[in-house]
Amino acid sequence: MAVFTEVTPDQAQALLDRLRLGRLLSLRGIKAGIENTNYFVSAEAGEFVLTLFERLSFEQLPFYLQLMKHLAARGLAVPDPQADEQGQILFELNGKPAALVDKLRGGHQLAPDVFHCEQVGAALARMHLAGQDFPLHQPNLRGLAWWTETVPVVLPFLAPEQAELISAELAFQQQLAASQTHAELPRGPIHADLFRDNVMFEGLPGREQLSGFFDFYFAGVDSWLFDLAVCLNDWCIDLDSGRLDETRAAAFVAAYEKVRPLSGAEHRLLPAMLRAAALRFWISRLWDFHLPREASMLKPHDPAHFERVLRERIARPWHALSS
Ligand SMILES: Nc1ncnc2c1ncn2[C@@H]1O[C@H](COP(=O)(O)OP(=O)(O)OP(=O)(O)O)[C@@H](O)[C@H]1O
Ligand SMILES: N[C@@H](CCO)C(=O)O
Repeated sequence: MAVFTEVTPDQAQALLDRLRLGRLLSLRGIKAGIENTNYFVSAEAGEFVLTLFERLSFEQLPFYLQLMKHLAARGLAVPDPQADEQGQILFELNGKPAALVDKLRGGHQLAPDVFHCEQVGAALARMHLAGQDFPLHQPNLRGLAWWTETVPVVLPFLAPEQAELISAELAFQQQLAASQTHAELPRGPIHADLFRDNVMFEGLPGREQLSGFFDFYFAGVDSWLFDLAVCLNDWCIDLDSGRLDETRAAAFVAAYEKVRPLSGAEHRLLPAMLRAAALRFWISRLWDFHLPREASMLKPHDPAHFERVLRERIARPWHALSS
């Protein structure tokens, strides 16, 4: 259940009035999701999603919401935050920060094939290019600094061989981050969590078209290659073994490169970045699993999945060019 804070029809109507979106036709709580309160809002002016942010603060939100507005203005299929007459896009409802964004059409593609991967690869590259002139800056809050501070916190919950693996991988990534090749990686705003459940497709089975992507609340400025690695580790793997499906991965990278070719440094670091992306989600899943902050709000994902993915990426480094 993902309605932690109730919103009444009168409250929703007051927001619609402020945004000049006409009469409220229906208000429906969304069950999915574990972070925020979400409602589908049907209004005379269209279909929207109302989000009440349960953890993010008024200070943190402008980066995410303005990034979505920036990308939507450049033609990317991301939810556009609705603005009032003063241009404000962040509001307060029941004491929580709130925003109303466009509802994307379609549904998730949880068993993607080459065709879906190509579309996500191209969309990711378009997003990276469109974000280049985004003026706000926020680091990736789930980047190396967070891994370094969180690994010691989760270590006591791990078996000796897991503790050894996570510590060795963290040391490897710290060393990599200090290298000259890493400094050469192109950077900008990244989504950082573009998993299968954050992308929508619509259309007939076998011919689905990407209709948009959402959930920018882990976005931050980091290397574009890291974003690509996060995607490859979710869109292009066998979910049981964690093994990379090289056909899908090659198609994903080729579609990305049609829009933005990778540099030499990016090609060289891709195998290491696939490990970094696996480490990132292994740590966050361990953290959610062993140290739930508000237990009632969390249904943690399985950490063992990303431990398998990391072991796979170490055992079988994958270079996009090798095929
Ligand atoms: N802009 C949107 N357009 C269409 N559907 C949306 C939109 N935003 C959210 N949804 C729907 O609401 C569901 C929950 O949203 P989301 O996944 O962002 O939840 P959350 O609690 O905010 O975050 P998390 O995914 O981290 O749990 C999504 O699975 C999707 O079906
Ligand atoms: N995509 C993350 C959850 C955060 O939205 C995971 O699978 O661990």
